Amino acid sequence: MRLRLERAAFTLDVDVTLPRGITVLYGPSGSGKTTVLRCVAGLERAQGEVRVAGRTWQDDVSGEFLPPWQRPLGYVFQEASLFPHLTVAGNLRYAQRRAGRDADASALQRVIDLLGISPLLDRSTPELSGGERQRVAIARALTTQPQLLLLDEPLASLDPARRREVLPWLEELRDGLGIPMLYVTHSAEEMARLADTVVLMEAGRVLASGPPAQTLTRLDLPLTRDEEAGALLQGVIAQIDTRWHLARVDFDGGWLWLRDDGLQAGERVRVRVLARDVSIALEPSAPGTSSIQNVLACTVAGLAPGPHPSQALVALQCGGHQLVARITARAADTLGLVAGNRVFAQVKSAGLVR
Ligand SMILES: Nc1ncnc2c1ncn2[C@@H]1O[C@H](COP(=O)(O)OP(=O)(O)OP(=O)(O)O)[C@@H](O)[C@H]1O
Repeated sequence: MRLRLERAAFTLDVDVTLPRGITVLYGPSGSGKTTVLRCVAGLERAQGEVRVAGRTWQDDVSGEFLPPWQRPLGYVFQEASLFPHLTVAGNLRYAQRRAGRDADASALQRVIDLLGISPLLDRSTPELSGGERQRVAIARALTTQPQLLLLDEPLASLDPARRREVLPWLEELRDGLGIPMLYVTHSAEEMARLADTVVLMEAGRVLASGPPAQTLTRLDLPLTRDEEAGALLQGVIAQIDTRWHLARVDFDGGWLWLRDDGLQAGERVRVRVLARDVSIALEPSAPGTSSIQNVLACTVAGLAPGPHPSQALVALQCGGHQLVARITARAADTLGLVAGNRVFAQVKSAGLVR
């Protein structure tokens, strides 16, 4: 899609192709994320071109512009506005009828199963928890069998516990549903967990886009300056240490021991390693002399100033993966770090995101 929209103090100018899976629009407040969704939905008229699943929704050259109600999309907002006088099932049926869909029971059942809401069908909607409401809102958006799902901070109104409850369902959707999703969030954790592609926005423009594992570690982007900046590694659970409740994740570049919360050997996982949890040594410590469990042989790929003048960011290549370490600028100077150095990254802690 190509979109250009001029407002008094803001110009949106984006040109992106959305692959399957979840594309996360990420960027500071006011960078235009919601405006992109509104333009794609036809709620605002930008100049440009929008094509989804081989169909043209907007094309300035031919003058085509499908009105919002003719665009086969689902839209999920921060706050779910469900009808309070209808049950969950009533809300879903209403949405399906309103979209002019025949009562396709099997399609409806699939959505109900994907979001695990069968036990909620007879409940009245004011009784639902925040997390349950959002799952129902997502199911409602899917009942119309959309070609594209737009989600605007769907978890932002939930507390962390409810957010963690809904996230696995979004992962199920990503993996089980063939439709592209455009997902707006401010949360680095949601992005790391859900994104197949990250589109980083700033002041109405796309600063960068690509797979999160590569995009999150680019020192030339503001992402690595966030407090929560970190890398994503994709690996497989290779071993479980039942005595110490640890699981070993092997990835192209080494392995990491993580807390075991019921993982299975062979499971594919995403692991998030925050820059602030990585330190650098020129030599590995002698066995039995350090509490650090995870040490990875790396090559320094680049250095950049950190978010505070006392800090430096170091990009590290570890096999096929990239890591970032946030260390003091003084330490970087003392160690004489330059691109190409072979070093050891000590990972204090790594969190499983899936
Ligand atoms: N209806 C409107 N009329 C005029 N300007 C608007 C309108 N809605 C938003 N804006 C402006 O457009 C810009 C982009 O807003 P937008 O809501 O798309 O940003 P965002 O990245 O989604 O922000 P947030 O993360 O805070 O939701 C902002 O400068 C905003 O003030």
